[in-house]
Amino acid sequence: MTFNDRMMIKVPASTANLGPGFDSMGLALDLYLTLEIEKSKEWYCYSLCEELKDFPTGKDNFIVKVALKTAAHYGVELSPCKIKVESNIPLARGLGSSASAIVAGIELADTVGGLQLTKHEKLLHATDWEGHPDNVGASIYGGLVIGCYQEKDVDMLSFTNLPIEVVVLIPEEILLTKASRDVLPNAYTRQQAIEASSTANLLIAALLSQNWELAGKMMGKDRFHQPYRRSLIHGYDEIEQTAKANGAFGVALSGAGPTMICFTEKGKAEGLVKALDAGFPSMRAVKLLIDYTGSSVIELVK
Ligand SMILES: Nc1ncnc2c1ncn2[C@@H]1O[C@H](COP(=O)(O)OP(=O)(O)O)[C@@H](O)[C@H]1O
Ligand SMILES: N[C@@H](CCOP(=O)(O)O)C(=O)O
Repeated sequence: MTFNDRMMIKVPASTANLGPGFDSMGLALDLYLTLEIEKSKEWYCYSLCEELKDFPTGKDNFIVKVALKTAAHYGVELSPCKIKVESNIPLARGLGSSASAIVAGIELADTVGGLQLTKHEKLLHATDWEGHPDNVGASIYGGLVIGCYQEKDVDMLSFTNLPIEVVVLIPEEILLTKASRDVLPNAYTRQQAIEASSTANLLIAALLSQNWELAGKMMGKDRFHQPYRRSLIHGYDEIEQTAKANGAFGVALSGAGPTMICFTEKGKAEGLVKALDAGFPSMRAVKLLIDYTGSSVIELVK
């Protein structure tokens, strides 16, 4: 889309891994980062949201930096914009806020710079920034995504119409993704690699064939990251038990945590929210919908 006077960029949140799909699987969720953009004499990126209002407002703003660098890659210098940022994606909770910001920056470069990038090109730039394609892929394509990033090449498939419901349990405290990656091993034995990858493979097959019991089993059998991260998460075992006892077929860490994500069959999410609210009053239990649209650019009336 070419840039007119006022545009809006809308990017969904995401949950990554779904248990064993470490750095590969993602699911887009209906929390959104939005940018309202208009041309201006200088860069001014601001927010009235409590969590975002203290971020830099000029060219050193993260979203603007991503946009400028993406445009520069194509030899394009972006004309400055005034950008109002709004978001209901909590920061550093494992719901892909940094990935949404990266995707927003790439969409900004594409729209303002007239780059006409394909989704795959956006995915490649976003994955280079984030280091893994799971969150950014979900935010770009929407739905369930499965990706592979090797030697600066990325491939991804996305799937729609997943007849499940999603409940997240979001704690107050933050956990930066970097800190949560630092507890992971640098290497796995062959036996660990076989167990970890076979679990992830079977999770995908189970989800796509709607075998929820098996999908839930595989979500809990991850060998890549959850065994190392669960000690960072307050109440991990109790949350898993309560969720399973109240309708969840699968429970996993959302991304790098600390949010926990639960999947239920249709019609069971409300009951699960009530049970989690009652059991974990210091956290926020929320039913979310799967976003099947991915990032979008909307023209606003002048
Ligand atoms: N809208 C935004 N603008 C600028 N920086 C952001 C924005 N959203 C997220 N970030 C950056 O990303 C960090 C959180 O990223 P990360 O630790 O990967 O957690 P997550 O992606 O799970 O929310 C924030 O502390 C902030 O530095
Ligand atoms: N695969 C990554 C996903 C990080 O997601 P985030 O939402 O916590 O940033 C990981 O597990 O580290």
